[in-house]
Amino acid sequence: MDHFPSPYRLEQLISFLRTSPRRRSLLATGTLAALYIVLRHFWTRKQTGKLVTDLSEVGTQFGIDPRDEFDYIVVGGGTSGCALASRLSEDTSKRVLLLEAGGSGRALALSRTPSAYGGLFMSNHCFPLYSEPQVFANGKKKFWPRAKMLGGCSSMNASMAQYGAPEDYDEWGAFMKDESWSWKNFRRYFNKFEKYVPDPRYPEVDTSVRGKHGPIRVGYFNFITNSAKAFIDSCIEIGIPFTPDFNGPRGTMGVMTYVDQKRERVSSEAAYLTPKVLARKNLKVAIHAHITRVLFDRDDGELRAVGVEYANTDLMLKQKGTVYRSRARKEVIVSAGAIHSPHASHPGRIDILMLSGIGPRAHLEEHGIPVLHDLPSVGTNLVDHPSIDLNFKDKRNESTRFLRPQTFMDGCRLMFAAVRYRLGFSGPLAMNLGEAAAFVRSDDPKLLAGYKSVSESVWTDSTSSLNSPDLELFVTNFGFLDLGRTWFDVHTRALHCYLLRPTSRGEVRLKSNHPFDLPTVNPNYLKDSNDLEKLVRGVYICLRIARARAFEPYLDHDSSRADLDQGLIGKTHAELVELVRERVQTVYHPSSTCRMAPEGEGGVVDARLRVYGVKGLRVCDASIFPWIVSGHPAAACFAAAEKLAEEIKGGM
Ligand SMILES: Cc1cc2nc3c(=O)[nH]c(=O)nc-3n(C[C@H](O)[C@H](O)[C@H](O)COP(=O)(O)OP(=O)(O)OC[C@H]3O[C@@H](n4cnc5c(N)ncnc54)[C@H](O)[C@@H]3O)c2cc1C
Repeated sequence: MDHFPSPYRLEQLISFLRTSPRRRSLLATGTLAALYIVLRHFWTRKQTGKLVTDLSEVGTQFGIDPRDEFDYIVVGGGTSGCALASRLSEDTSKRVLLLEAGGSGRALALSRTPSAYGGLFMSNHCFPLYSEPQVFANGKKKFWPRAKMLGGCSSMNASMAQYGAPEDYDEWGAFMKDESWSWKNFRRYFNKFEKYVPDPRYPEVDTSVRGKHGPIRVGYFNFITNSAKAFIDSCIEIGIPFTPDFNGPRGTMGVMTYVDQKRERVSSEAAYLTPKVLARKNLKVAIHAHITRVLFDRDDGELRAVGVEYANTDLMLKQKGTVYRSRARKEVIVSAGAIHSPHASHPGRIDILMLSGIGPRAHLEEHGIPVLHDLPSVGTNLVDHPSIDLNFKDKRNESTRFLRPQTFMDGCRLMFAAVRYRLGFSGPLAMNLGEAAAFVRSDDPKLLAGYKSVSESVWTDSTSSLNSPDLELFVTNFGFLDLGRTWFDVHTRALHCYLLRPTSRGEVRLKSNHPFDLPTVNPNYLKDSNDLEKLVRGVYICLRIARARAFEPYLDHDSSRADLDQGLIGKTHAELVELVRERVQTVYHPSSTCRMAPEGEGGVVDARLRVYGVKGLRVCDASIFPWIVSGHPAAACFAAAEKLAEEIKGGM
């Protein structure tokens, strides 16, 4: 096991090397070599190669012949889309086209390096979304980054492989009256995508229930910070049991370090679009290909999806782009994520369901869009995991703050870490920035000892069972504000809590039918006062963890910094309520906007993910979740894609 803070020995090493001319020249040579290694790491572009068609180059040598017909067209090469296209094209008798609005995630060092994903948030590889002002959260707009690249959000996420509580899926199965979604059956697809890498530090894990041959490598971090270890010990101290495996049949409750991919990110693109898969003659993958709309025909009076229209948006913006059309003989499968599947995205005319004329009649008519099929629930039911960050002064000044260098020494530390990562794939760059977490219930009396609520506060159970959590608590080895866009100028450590089963619902809506308008996204954070109360309890539990003995050597509760949170301990319920309203933000897990549900109960797709009332059109991504999972959603996206691919191949 690796421990921080080796980069902090760097200062002593550098001072020592400066003490004689020979050592100084050694230092200079070492620095140049390190620089070379770091630059190579960041400049080497692992291209997916000419096997992928870049729409910017269509018309030159790699065009998609517009007369081409495909059996299946997958819209959106994200987490679910890459998995689907890869599995569907295993049947060599079927032609598959995968269209992705962004470029390759594998080509980006910021994506490949597990700790660097925050650097993508404000880049061209991200849709720069903001929520509507949050009426129940002090009227603030919230930043909502969504990935725009092959691999989708799996190319930019925190790599936390926790699959949700088994009972979450039992709830899906019961709701749909379809046992294929309940855990005892659906878990097969989690095993199918997973290649579990056993770790001698966790011999208790029952490997017989874990996947062995899937494309997604799942394992434990080889680098664990002191913050993570102190967090685990503090959780145990206040009564949260240690669990060796969040994804075993006993469920998710407890505390541990994350089961995760090792060292280098395993995105959906990296795992499912390997060079061997891309070499398949029956699979075509096009990047920088924005879907502008789904094309429909009438088949015996019924609406049928028959293809898609797409363009290279960058060229379209310069008004010299061509619009392409590809026909789907069998199906169009929309996998553009919980925001873009129901709606439209920026920058460019990206008309998926609503702008294609499928959605709530009154809303479409309001924007002058011809209604092809009135489906009131498209874009509704938006739900996200809301989160709160708490930042504390780091007593030992050994946080990983240098990942966003502010001083010359920080720069040296980053370079040292980059060299170490590059050479051995270890160290702080190989971690996901939040290596330990705890899953708990907000009604656990042990954890709420001493908690003083106010009489009007409400709490109703929104979990899928008494064995399922509604709060996740986790630690990061540095503090930040505003989703990491602002870092502190002192060493900090942070605790975070988020609500796993919120009951507030929002929506994705058209701002206008103008091709270059962003959609409006409104998660309605804290609309239901239950959500507010549960987050306040989460903050309270985090504060207890912060005061536990195991954290004592690491957190400075006597700091005088007004922008840090040592002063929260002892605050009243009303003060914590105000804190939650002020700080609540996304933890990047929107779902349920094309909900799988009976049509009369807010459904957009049925249990086979077919859009109600339209033939040849399915949706497969986080937008279909009937309820948000009480964990991390990427795994459910992989599993749903595996399931759908198998069913389509089996003729369902
Ligand atoms: C910063 C961050 C951290 C996260 N951390 C974790 C974590 O640790 N663990 C976890 O399990 N989950 C995590 N998540 C959430 C998880 O990654 C997502 O829920 C999941 O990846 C969503 O998958 P999807 O298939 O629904 O959509 P996405 O992966 O978002 O894929 C949608 C794809 O469609 C493309 N697209 C959109 N519109 C169009 C169009 N018009 N034409 C063509 N293509 C289009 C997009 O570019 C994108 O590639 C995180 C997410 C983020 C953003």
